[in-house]
Amino acid sequence: MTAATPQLVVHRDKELMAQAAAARLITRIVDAQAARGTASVVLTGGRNGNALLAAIAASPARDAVDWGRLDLWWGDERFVPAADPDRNAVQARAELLDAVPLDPARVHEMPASDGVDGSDVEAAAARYAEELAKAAGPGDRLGVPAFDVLLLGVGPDTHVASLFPEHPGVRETELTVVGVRGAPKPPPTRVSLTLPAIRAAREVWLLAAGEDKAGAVALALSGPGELQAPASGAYGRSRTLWLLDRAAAERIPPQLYPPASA
Ligand SMILES: O=C(O)[C@H](O)[C@@H](O)[C@H](O)[C@H](O)COP(=O)(O)O
Repeated sequence: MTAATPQLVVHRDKELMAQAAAARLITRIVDAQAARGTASVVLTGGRNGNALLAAIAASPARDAVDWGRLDLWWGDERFVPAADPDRNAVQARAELLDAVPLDPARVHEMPASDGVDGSDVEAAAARYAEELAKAAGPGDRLGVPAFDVLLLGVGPDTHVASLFPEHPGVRETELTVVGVRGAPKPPPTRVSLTLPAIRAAREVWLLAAGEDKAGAVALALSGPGELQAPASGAYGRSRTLWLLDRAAAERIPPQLYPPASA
């Protein structure tokens, strides 16, 4: 089994999945801080990512994290004004970030459409790529830090971040961040990490819950290729974890589950 081989963890329902993922993430951050002093996590938008943040906010164990020594990044962002409630960062602040003592200099939000680049989403993407490159160490691949954990919600069409099936962003091999236009999920204009940037993470955790995700999960795990199923191209350097509820796991081919025992 390689690091790219997904490990599947199936929970009873989406509430338990969010709580277990929150416990797992708190532990991972605490371990990384114990080992290296700091930790870095890439957040995702979407309901499951938000539920995970809310579960951390509700957990007494959240006080075990040294929030001032945590770097936060985003895997994608809806390219709307900074205060727009549609922004992944605005939602993340409401669910958790406003409630914990983060160091603002370590909270790396993606640019908004009313920022210095105005509506130029490619310039905004390039600006975020520069910010990542500044944070990357000499040994880090591609000018992207080796994130401890990178979270991704999986869409019903197998998209991750704002990389949609057959769209230009999913074909990107050079850039670490792209501007996305014409996204099938609203809003149409977005900023997204690319698959090579995602794969610089130590651990990639994909989240999917609900029966409307069952087809996407089964498809992505059956290996049609990342152009057709972007989620299948999202894996980490040391671990790739799919955190699911039973409904989302329902259609996984039996030979793929449980892969850990294979
Ligand atoms: O902008 C967004 O919404 C996301 O970044 C997107 O990639 C999301 O994570 C998936 O669509 C899953 O969303 P749900 O968890 O809501 O199904």
